[in-house]
Amino acid sequence: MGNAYITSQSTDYTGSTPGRTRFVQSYAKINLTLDVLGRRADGFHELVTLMQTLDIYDTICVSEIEEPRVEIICSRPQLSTAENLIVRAVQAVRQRLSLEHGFVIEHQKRVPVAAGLGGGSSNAAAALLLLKEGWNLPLSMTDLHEIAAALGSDVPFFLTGGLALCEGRGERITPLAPHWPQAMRWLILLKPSISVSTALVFRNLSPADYSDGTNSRKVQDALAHKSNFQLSDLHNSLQRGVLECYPEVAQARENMLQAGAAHIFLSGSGPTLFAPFAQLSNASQVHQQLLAQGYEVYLTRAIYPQGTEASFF
Ligand SMILES: C[C@@](CO)(OP(=O)(O)O)[C@H](O)COP(=O)(O)OP(=O)(O)OC[C@H]1O[C@@H](n2ccc(N)nc2=O)[C@H](O)[C@@H]1O
Ligand SMILES: Nc1ncnc2c1ncn2[C@@H]1O[C@H](COP(=O)(O)OP(=O)(O)O)[C@@H](O)[C@H]1O
Repeated sequence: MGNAYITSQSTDYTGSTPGRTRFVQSYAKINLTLDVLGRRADGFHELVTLMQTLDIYDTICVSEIEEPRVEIICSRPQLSTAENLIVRAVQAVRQRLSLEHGFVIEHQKRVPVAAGLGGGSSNAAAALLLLKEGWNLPLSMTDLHEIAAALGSDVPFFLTGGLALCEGRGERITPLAPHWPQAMRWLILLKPSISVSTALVFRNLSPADYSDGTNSRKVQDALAHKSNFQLSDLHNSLQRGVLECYPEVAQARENMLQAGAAHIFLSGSGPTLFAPFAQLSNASQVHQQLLAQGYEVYLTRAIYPQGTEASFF
């Protein structure tokens, strides 16, 4: 299946209603490259972006109940609401299939929120896959894709995860072979302690930030042919504006450079920055230094939720 590892058990939730319970892991992503081609008539921006899932994940547990309602308990209480994208995904499925029974969701949040790591989008996609497979619901992948795209531009990517080229609003997905450069075997992620609005970051773009997509396609080609991969080819059209508008992000970038990271990039609309490393020893030193400075930092790697392993070059 896609961006998810599902496990199951029978349970008696709250001791009253026996029903099925399923767990799923929901992975974060980075944008290796992100080219903004221009603004569309519908207000969204046309993108070409290479996305990759990472070994940082939330755990979601869904239990069926007889009552016709959807309830969520999140480890971050501010996400225990009907606005949580998991609830919105589950409600979309209930409405589409006219399901009478409901669900109780437990959501252990680990992926940083509003970080450019796609946490909420990943949660929504994982919930859709979990319902389809765990409850054998009559939903095709085309149905799931349609529901996913209505929930958010990034959600369709997470139905397959791994490495993919995403175009249009982000919802046109081309999964790519899991080829990965040795130079990026390890990744350091630093999440500055500010929130960034994706909509505002797009609004602050200037036409000079637009590109024709060449950066993403060049990297896609290098990965496909396992050749000519240059870290300096990674590019994010949103980075200039974020570094200019948010001094905390620019400062964090400086501190990552000082700590020994040679290449640093913004993921999505930020504020998370990532730095690739070939060797764990180097990544680990930088990780420790940034932790000592009080930053929220993660040492992680690319992951393929379908269980495949990358072939490194
Ligand atoms: C920037 C990216 C890059 O992967 O990720 P994040 O930084 O959010 O993780 C995505 O395009 C975000 O996808 P997602 O978070 O699903 O965005 P949506 O909910 O669809 O849109 C939020 C807002 O971002 C702007 N937006 C989003 C996507 C797009 N192609 N053009 C846009 O202009 C719009 O202003 C929209 O109202
Ligand atoms: N399940 C969820 N996880 C994270 N954020 C969520 C979720 N559901 C709704 N949101 C809202 O979506 C917004 C974007 O969060 P997130 O998906 O983490 O952003 P990003 O894609 O930038 O990493 C947040 O402001 C948050 O309130």
